[in-house]
This record gives sequence, C-alpha cells and structure tokens, in this order.
Amino acid sequence: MTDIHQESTFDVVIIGAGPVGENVADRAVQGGLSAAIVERELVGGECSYWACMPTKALLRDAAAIRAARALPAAGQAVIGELDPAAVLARRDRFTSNWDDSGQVDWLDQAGITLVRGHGRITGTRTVTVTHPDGATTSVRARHAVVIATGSSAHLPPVPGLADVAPWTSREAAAVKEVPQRLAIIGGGVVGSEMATAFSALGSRVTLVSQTRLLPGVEPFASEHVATALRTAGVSLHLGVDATGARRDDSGTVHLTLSDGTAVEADEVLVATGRTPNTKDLGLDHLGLTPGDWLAVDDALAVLDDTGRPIDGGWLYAAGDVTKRALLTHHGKYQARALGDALAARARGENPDLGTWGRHAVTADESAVTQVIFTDPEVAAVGLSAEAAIAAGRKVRVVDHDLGAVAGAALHADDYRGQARMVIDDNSNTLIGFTAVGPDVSELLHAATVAITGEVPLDRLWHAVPAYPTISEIWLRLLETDGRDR
Ligand SMILES: Cc1cc2nc3c(=O)[nH]c(=O)nc-3n(C[C@H](O)[C@H](O)[C@H](O)COP(=O)(O)OP(=O)(O)OC[C@H]3O[C@@H](n4cnc5c(N)ncnc54)[C@H](O)[C@@H]3O)c2cc1C
Ligand SMILES: NC(=O)c1ccc[n+]([C@@H]2O[C@H](COP(=O)([O-])OP(=O)(O)OC[C@H]3O[C@@H](n4cnc5c(N)ncnc54)[C@H](O)[C@@H]3O)[C@@H](O)[C@H]2O)c1
Repeated sequence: MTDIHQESTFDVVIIGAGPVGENVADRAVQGGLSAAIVERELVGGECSYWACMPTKALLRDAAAIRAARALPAAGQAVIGELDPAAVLARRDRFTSNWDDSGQVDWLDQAGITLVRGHGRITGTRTVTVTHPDGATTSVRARHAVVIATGSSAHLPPVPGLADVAPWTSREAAAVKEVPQRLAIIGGGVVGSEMATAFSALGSRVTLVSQTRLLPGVEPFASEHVATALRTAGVSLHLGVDATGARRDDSGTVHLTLSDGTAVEADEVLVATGRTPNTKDLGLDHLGLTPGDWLAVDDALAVLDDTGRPIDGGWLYAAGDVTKRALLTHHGKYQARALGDALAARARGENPDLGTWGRHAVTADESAVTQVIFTDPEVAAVGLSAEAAIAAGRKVRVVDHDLGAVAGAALHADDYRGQARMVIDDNSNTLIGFTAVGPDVSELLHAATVAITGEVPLDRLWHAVPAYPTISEIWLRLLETDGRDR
C-alpha cells in the first residue's frame, strides 16, 4: 500500500473507496491512466462492511430454513431453531471482521494508489487529504477529480430521538447482541429488510412508517411483504409518524406515535432514508452547497446551480452521492462508464454518450434493477405502473399469480407470489417488471434484458421458458396479455 504524505499528481483522483470509487479507479487504470483513491474509513465502503454484504448475511440463514420448511420432507430434516450466534459469526466472515486488508491488496494489484485520510477539494483539480495522524497532503489530478463519497443514514427531527442513541443501519448491520425488542422507524428497503432479519433472529420487532411498506415498489409487492412480516409477528404501524422518543433509567426506549400509540423497545433503528456525504468536502469553494446531493449531467460531470459543468468540467461524481439510484450495482455501472470515458477523453476521443452509448448510463433512467431481500423477496426493474402513468406513458398492466405456475408449486408448498409486466402500448415493449415471492430474485435479469434490449412482445413469445421452472411466469403473463396485439 502506498500511503502518500507528499504532494503528488495522478491522472485521476477519486474521493471515496466504496464500490463506486474502486470501479472508477479500476476502469481508469485499465484505460492507461494513473489513479489515486482517497479513503477515510475502510476500503470497500458502506456496501462491504455495513450495508449489502452484512445485511444479506443476516438474512440468508432464515431464508434457507424457510425454503426447507416449505417442503414436507426437507422441513422435517430441519431440526432445532436458528442459532443467532452462528448467523452473526457468518456475517463477521463476510465483513472480514471489518478489516479491509483484502481490498487494500486488490487496489495494489490493480495498480491504484491508496491515500488514507479525509479528502477535501481545495482548488482546481486539487484534493487536500487530512491523514489519520493529522498531517495534510495535496493530491493533484491532471484530468479529473471524481467524488464517490456515498451517503449516510438520515436522522429525522423526531423530538428526543437523538438522545436515545438510536441505531442507524450501521449498528444494525454490525449488531453483536440481538435486542429482545427492536423498534424500527421507516418502512423502506432498510426498515423492511431489517424487520425480516431481526424478527428471524428472535427480536420482537415494531415497525413505524409514514407511508405504506416499501413505498418505491408496486403496492401488491408491499402487501405481500407486510402480510409476511405480520405473520412473522412484526407489529406494523403504517401511515403514522414517530412523534417523540425517550430512554428511561432502565434503558427502555419509549416511542410515541402520531396515532397515540406508545411503543417500548430496547433499541430503536432509524431507517428513514439517506443523506449525501458532501458536508465537509470543500464544495463551498465551488459554489455548491455542502450537504446537498450532487447534480450531474449525462457524462456524470458535476453541475453548478445554473446547470453547467463546474469550472469547465474537471469534477465528476458517481454512486449514491448523485442520488441517481442508491444501489451498489447502479453505482458500479456509472463507475465503469465514467472510468472508461475519462480514459477516452485522455486519449483525445469524444465519449460515446448517446442513448445506450458505451459511456452513457441510460439504464439509470429506464432500467433500474433492485432486489429487496425480504421474505418473500421483491424483484423490480424499470417503471412501476403508477410511475409509468405519472410519466405520461400509455401502458398496459398485466398481472399473474406466481403460485399458479407449475415450477413455483414444485419449488415450495403453498407458494404465494405475484408478477406484473408494465408494457408501453406504443412500442409494445416491456418497460417495467415486478415480482414478489420466495426466491424471485433470479427472475429479474430476464426482465432487465427484455427492457434494455427493447424486445418487442411478439418476439418475447419466442423466448421459451423451460418447464417446470418459475420462469414460466413469462409465458403466463404473455398469455394473459394475449397474442394479437
Ligand atoms: C443497510 C443497507 C443495505 C443495502 N443493501 C444493498 C443491497 O443489497 N444491494 C445494493 O445494490 N445496494 C444496497 N445498499 C446500497 C449500497 O450500500 C450503496 O448504494 C453503495 O454502498 C453506494 O456505493 P458508493 O461507493 O457510492 O458509496 P459508499 O459505499 O458509501 O462509499 C463511499 C466511501 O467514501 C468514503 N468517504 C466519504 N467521504 C469521504 C471523504 N471526504 N474523504 C475520503 N473518503 C470519504 C466513505 O468512507 C466510504 O468508504 C444498501 C444500503 C444500506 C444502507
Ligand atoms: N436490497 C437493496 O437493494 C437495498 C437494501 C437496503 C437499502 N438499499 C438502498 O438504501 C437506500 C436507503 O433505504 P432506506 O430504507 O433508508 O430509505 P427509503 O427511502 O427506501 O425508505 C425510507 C422510509 O422511511 C419512511 N420515513 C421517512 N421519514 C419518516 C419518519 N419521520 N417517520 C417514519 N417513517 C419515515 C418513509 O416513508 C419510507 O418508507 C434505498 O434507496 C435503497 O435503494 C437497498
């Protein structure tokens, strides 16, 4: 590992070594550029240590038990209960015990220079790094500085909440002792996945949310997840606010809700969205407001408040900090496009930024993919019916019961699920797909290929799903839509 304490110059300087920063650097280096990456915590970022990986490790054992218990003989072979300590130990392995040396080795092998410390932009193409020992160094970029600083949990202004030492997703993902009673504020993706995980680990979970569960997905998917959580014993308070919080001398937290309900818990997890890591980044020198999300153009150049690239266009951003899609895989998609485009520009070439061009991030607009690892899972790509109609699209919406598909009935007894296609009437192509049900995550990529490939529905009839797989839902959805369109 190179730990720079002297002024140095690279082609590209990236602030933030999360999955996005790492991928920008990797593509830039593969394109023949030199790259330095500045990181103030762990190389690998939120996703590796406090988000995607540990949370999915917390969820996986319970999902496997559920899958076995959905079959009579396999279910009988599952004896005993889930061992929370073993789940936490496996989670620890997935975070490498919060040690980033493996990822630091990877940076080394990839030819990327690591600069440990907090980065701030202090001039044109200049990042000043405050190292852990307090020393500072300037790192300059010949071509570009990329902000890939990610996001942090947002704390809502609920009176008393800050004083009860609430958990954010970080404390929940890194939990060492499963609380007997957990209250969760927020019913989005984090709240719903954590309610699933902690109820399976043995906590008595109460979830409070201003909106329906999972407000970003099709309402039918929310309903399936809400029903399953209630069946698992989670107490859901939807459409209400948390209005106050207080921890008493015994350590119990008392939450009050806008409908007058009182909730008691040992810990409170706040899962009410994210805030960008732009507060202490030197953005005020560039005329930007610290703490705001970064607006970017199609080339991912950071824009000023008049909508023009900052200072002629040397500052770029990718990943969560742009608010385009707060998902690792979309951030990495942006990173691949941006790293390649920076290398192309350095060679004197114009990047290919047309729709679906090599350096464009078109999928961020029309084909965002997400799997929500609740039980049942939710898998979605593109537009929901509501979002398509709100965007003025003329659409057909086709629904089918997943449980009625032979492959699903074989997969698990009493399989419950649903799938929806949203079809653009003018182009007769798929623009949205959502499925909810056990193990639907692997159904998603077929829909993603159909949307990004803009495959007409009459051609999709020739994509024959194998029998008896859950993918036969495609055939059932097409049959429901009818062939003569
Ligand atoms: C609980 C939870 C579960 C999630 N699960 C999934 C999932 O299953 N699948 C999925 O696709 N997405 C998931 N996400 C979203 C995913 O974690 C993010 O989209 C992803 O981490 C964004 O990557 P990033 O590189 O933009 O930012 P981050 O991963 O946040 O990395 C940013 C890095 O920048 C560093 N940094 C910040 N400021 C500075 C500075 N000034 N100087 C130096 N370094 C700095 C930070 O220390 C950090 O390492 C989840 C999120 C949460 C909260
Ligand atoms: N599997 C995955 O892909 C995955 C998993 C976890 C997180 N993520 C990403 O992380 C991001 C953040 O997730 P999140 O769940 O924190 O945010 P979110 O925006 O998905 O949900 C926030 C929820 O909190 C509720 N809320 C907001 N303020 C509230 C208040 N004062 N009181 C009660 N409820 C309130 C909202 O109604 C909403 O239901 C998401 O954009 C998601 O894409 C992805």
